[in-house]
Amino acid sequence: MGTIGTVQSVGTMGVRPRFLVVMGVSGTGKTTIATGLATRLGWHFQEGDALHPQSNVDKMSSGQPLTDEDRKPWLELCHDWLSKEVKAGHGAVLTCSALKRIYREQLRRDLPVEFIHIRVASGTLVDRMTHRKGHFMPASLLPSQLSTFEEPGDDEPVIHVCGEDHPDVVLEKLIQQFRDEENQKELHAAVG
Ligand SMILES: Nc1ncnc2c1ncn2[C@@H]1O[C@H](COP(=O)(O)OP(=O)(O)OP(=O)(O)O)[C@@H](O)[C@H]1O
Ligand SMILES: O=C(O)[C@H](O)[C@@H](O)[C@H](O)[C@H](O)CO
Repeated sequence: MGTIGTVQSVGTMGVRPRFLVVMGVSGTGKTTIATGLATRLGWHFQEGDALHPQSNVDKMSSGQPLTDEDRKPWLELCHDWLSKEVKAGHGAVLTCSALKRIYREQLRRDLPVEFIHIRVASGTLVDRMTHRKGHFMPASLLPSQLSTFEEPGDDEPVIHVCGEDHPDVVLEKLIQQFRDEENQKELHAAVG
């Protein structure tokens, strides 16, 4: 499992270690999907929200959106975590809104990081955010999350998933896609 020297072996459930950022605006289900992936694949997990400086959490809790400057040191901590995981060679999953292209570039700088983008209709998000309890993020910040969000381009390493589906369905599809990619690579290697 994990790495043998510098060669990555096929790990849990026939899936090679990958370094994933589960991204999307608030309430899309990042924590739900990322913890599900980490549990099923035996990969390391980090909640990106736990890396925010307290000043950022206080700001969001009081209903104010973060600025680029607020996010910069937080994204660097996220990058540091990913960098450590890549060195360790173990599969890893981080949750991070990663709303703008420049943020995603900061996160994957010099690293083989891929993004899982969860798409959810805004009406569903309002419903989820107004009904969940014990979270610092107010539903009133959803419009700024949506207006700040930049859809990942085709040139970015991203897999889009439908966050309206049941989490088990999303997880099954993702793991199947990872397996299919492994099989394709093996086939290409065998054919030469
Ligand atoms: N696929 C889903 N179907 C239905 N409900 C879901 C789904 N995914 C998550 N939820 C619910 O939506 C709410 C938000 O989910 P979650 O906390 O995983 O999102 P998040 O993107 O990590 O949010 P935030 O960024 O605000 O922390 C939770 O109450 C969760 O149980
Ligand atoms: O970049 C941001 O504005 C933040 O990361 C937010 O997205 C929240 O931390 C997260 O979604 C919790 O609700």
